[in-house]
Amino acid sequence: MTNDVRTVEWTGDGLRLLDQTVLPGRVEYVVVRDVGALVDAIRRLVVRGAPALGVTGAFGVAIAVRQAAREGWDDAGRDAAITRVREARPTAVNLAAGVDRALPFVAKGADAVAAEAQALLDEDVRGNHAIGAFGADWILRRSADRPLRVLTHCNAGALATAGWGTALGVIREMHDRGRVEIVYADETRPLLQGARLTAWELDQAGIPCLVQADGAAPSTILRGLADVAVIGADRIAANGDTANKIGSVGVALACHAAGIPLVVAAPWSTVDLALADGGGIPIEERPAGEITTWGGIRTVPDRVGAFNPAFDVTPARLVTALVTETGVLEVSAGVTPRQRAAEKP
Ligand SMILES: CSC[C@H]1O[C@H](OP(=O)(O)O)[C@H](O)[C@@H]1O
Repeated sequence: MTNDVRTVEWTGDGLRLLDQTVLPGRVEYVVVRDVGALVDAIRRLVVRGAPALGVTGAFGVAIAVRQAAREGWDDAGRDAAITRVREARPTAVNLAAGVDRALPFVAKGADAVAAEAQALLDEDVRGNHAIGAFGADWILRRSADRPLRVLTHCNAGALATAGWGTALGVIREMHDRGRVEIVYADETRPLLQGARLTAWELDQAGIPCLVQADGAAPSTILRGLADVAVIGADRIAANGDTANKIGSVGVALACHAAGIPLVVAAPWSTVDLALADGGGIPIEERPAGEITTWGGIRTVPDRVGAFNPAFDVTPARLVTALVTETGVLEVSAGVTPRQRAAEKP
């Protein structure tokens, strides 16, 4: 089902979003037709994942253009609404890039903007299949000739993209080639993108999966229970430093210590060549309540606060391979996005 689930779909006058906050228990969609509802959906992670946010941002410009016409906004009001979409979440560069890609079409009207957003959506799906093939080729060329044990963190699947997925796109391709024994999916606190979303996608696709506590990941790796880790990304700097869901750097450190590859799967739209290194990547800090409550019950003493960074940055020296839609960069061996920038579509 998730091979063709549509995370984001344009209805002609709004955006139909698969509501990821209620998965895996319920498959429900919401349709947003105004900027306020769209920004809320982005911030609540109804729609989430860097490439999916890029597509959503582009369609968000079409929503702003339609709402401006409907409500009689002037250009300044329309542009302010577009900025609200662009800035709804800070870390995934794709969101701003998706908005920026749609901006030149504003003068031609909402339909032209939506057509460009649809082109971005279609490119993302094609790119994810290419990432899957390049990533599976690279991993299988370097591995024993048997099904492999793969570890992944958070959700970088069809639900985080326009379809097929990036990290899960690699895993789907490996599975299609008969080369996945098991996938260890980190549950990924606090919002459980791994337990709720990755496990759902893999279950739907018939790919064997075990959910584990985030804290188990380094031990699983150091005990030799995983052959490779494959994760997504939200923003990659020119030197290959990579921002991804909080907990990713622990996976990377364990991979390095255990001598197994850490593979980052991401389209070039996630690469921010304007950033020399990861020091400039904005890290989203989310509400403390995501940490201090569980199912509506407070799990932390009333007087105690919480620290809730949603992302961390893995140094380039720990990124064995960055798999893009144009090929594989062996980053820790010194091949950086800056060096291969000419490949960026
Ligand atoms: C294919 S990008 C997926 C990427 O986005 C996730 O963040 P969030 O769920 O907060 O949008 C996570 O970092 C994934 O690796």
